[in-house]
This record gives sequence, C-alpha cells and structure tokens, in this order.
Amino acid sequence: MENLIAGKVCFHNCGTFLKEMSATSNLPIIDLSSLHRLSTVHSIRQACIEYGFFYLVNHGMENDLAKAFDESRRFFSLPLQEKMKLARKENRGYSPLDPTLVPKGDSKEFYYIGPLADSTSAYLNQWPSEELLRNWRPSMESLYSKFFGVGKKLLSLIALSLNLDEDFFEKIGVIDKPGAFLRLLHYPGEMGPHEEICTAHSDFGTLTLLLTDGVPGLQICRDNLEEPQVWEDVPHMEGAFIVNIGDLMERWTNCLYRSTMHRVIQTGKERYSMAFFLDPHPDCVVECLESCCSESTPPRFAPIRSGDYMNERFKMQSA
Ligand SMILES: O=C(O)CCC(=O)C(=O)O
Ligand SMILES: [Fe+2]
Repeated sequence: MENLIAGKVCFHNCGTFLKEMSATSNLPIIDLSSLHRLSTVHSIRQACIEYGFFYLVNHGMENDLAKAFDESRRFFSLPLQEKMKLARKENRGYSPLDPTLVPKGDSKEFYYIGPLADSTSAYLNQWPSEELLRNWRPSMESLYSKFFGVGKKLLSLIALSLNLDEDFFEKIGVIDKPGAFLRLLHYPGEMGPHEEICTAHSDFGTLTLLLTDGVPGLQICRDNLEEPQVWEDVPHMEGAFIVNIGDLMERWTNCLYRSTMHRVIQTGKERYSMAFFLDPHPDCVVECLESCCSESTPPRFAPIRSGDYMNERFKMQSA
C-alpha cells in the first residue's frame, strides 16, 4: 500500500527543480442547473478522472461574486496592524505576507473562516470589529453559507457519479458536520525572485470551489511525474467556479478521481481569489469505496481519520 502523504510531499520538495513546459487547459464545463442529471453526472465523472478540475456554471451565486470580491478587497486594505489583531489561530483568521510564515516562494496574504454551524467551533472564527468593517461579518457568513449550499449540491452529484446514493457523503459526516473553510486570498503582484506565488500543491480535503478575479496565473499539472512537467494555464471564466478534487476524495476513489497539482505563477499584477474547501468532519474515516476497488485493483491506502490526515498535511506544509 502506497503512502499518499509521503508521495505528495516528495513533489513539494523536488517538483520545482524539474524542467517545465506550458500549455492551455481545456477544462470541461459542468452546468449545475442542468435538468439532464444523468448526463451531468457522467460529465462530472469524466472530468474528475481526466482532469480532477472543471468549471462549474449556473451555480446560483453569479450575483454574489462582485460583492464577495469587494468585501475581500475591503478586508485586505485594512492596515497591517489591524489585520494582525486577527492573526491565524486554530486555522482561522489572518496570515500575513511573511516569508517566515509561508512556504518558500509563496507571495500571498490570506484569511480563513471556519465552520459557522458547529456550536463548539464557531467561536474560533475571528472577525474585524463592526466599527472597522461595517457589515463585513454578516456578508461573509452569508457568502460561506452559499458556498456551502453549492458544495453540498455538487457533492451529491459526485456521489451519484461514483454509483453511490446521493446522500452517501452526507451520511458519513462530510456535510452534516461541516469542516468547510473559506479562504480569501490576496497576491499583491510585485515581481519577486520566485516564479510561483502560490507553490505547487494539491488540496487536502474532499473538493474545492475556487473563484478568481480575472487576473491569470493559475496552472495545473496533470502528471507530476512526467518530465518535462507540463503546466497548463487555467483561464478565468466569468461567473464560473473552478472546482477541483482534493486528496481525501482521491483516497476514497482509490486514485480514480484525481487530486491534481496546481499553483499560481506571478504575472506582476495584483490578484484576488477565494477558495472554499469542503473537508470532512475530523472524525470521518476515509477508506476506499467499494465501487472503486476489486481483486485486481485493491485499495492503495489504509483507512484514515480525516482529522489525522489533515493535521499531518498542515504540519508538513508549515515545516
Ligand atoms: O489563488 C488561486 O487561484 C489558487 C489558490 C489555491 O490553490 C489554494 O488556496 O489552495
Ligand atoms: Fe489549492
């Protein structure tokens, strides 16, 4: 059985030294409002197998996006000393652009909002005062809930695409005890010594919904063992989410669905993005789905508690 955690980390350490080529990706487009459910489910399966990434359109949040980016800009425009009062604790709050706190090459500041619904952890979220940013907290809470609604709908289609009941992930604790995190990101845009302003990585959890502001830079590498590596640009699509599969979904599906490496390269332009990470509850045990293994393709990974996996990955990230 292969150790996925080790495999991912090896890439972090050696990936940037490999020679690279670039191209433009042609990601599939999934329409969340389509009434042709079977065909949508089939397209999702193909997209997750071939790319681990796709665009999601007609998700119902189109009219919220401009405001979401305005609110994000409002937050990052605060003086550093105000943002530092909300410094990240328990994975919630603000991380400054600081070379000692972020992995080598990263050039971004970010702000995390954790689960709202869980009464034991809601207090862990950190919010700027009402005097400082009027109505910011309710705006962000509403945005979080909308992201969550879209994630939930998509996850039920992903369950169907794996020949599971549509509430499969809900039942095992991915949805009803949410571990989802909204991360607002700001890349200031100054040209630095590193090509990557968000280091090549895969996301840890179940799936990620990403919104970008139109400034390019996002790239995916569909085969990180290939040499030279091919990095494909992922162009912005107005109004669409860019969705990607995370490592735990890769584990559930025995690598049928791919948790694809991605990164952001510098363009010299200021850039805002936001990522909604839909992660399982820490106690949820992630083990190979029956529909994804057989005698000839046995499970590649041992069952693991989601919280243990995520903690290990976070530790490695900050090492
Ligand atoms: O900023 C982006 O476009 C990508 C961010 C990302 O991949 C992440 O936060 O995990
Ligand atoms: Fe990511």
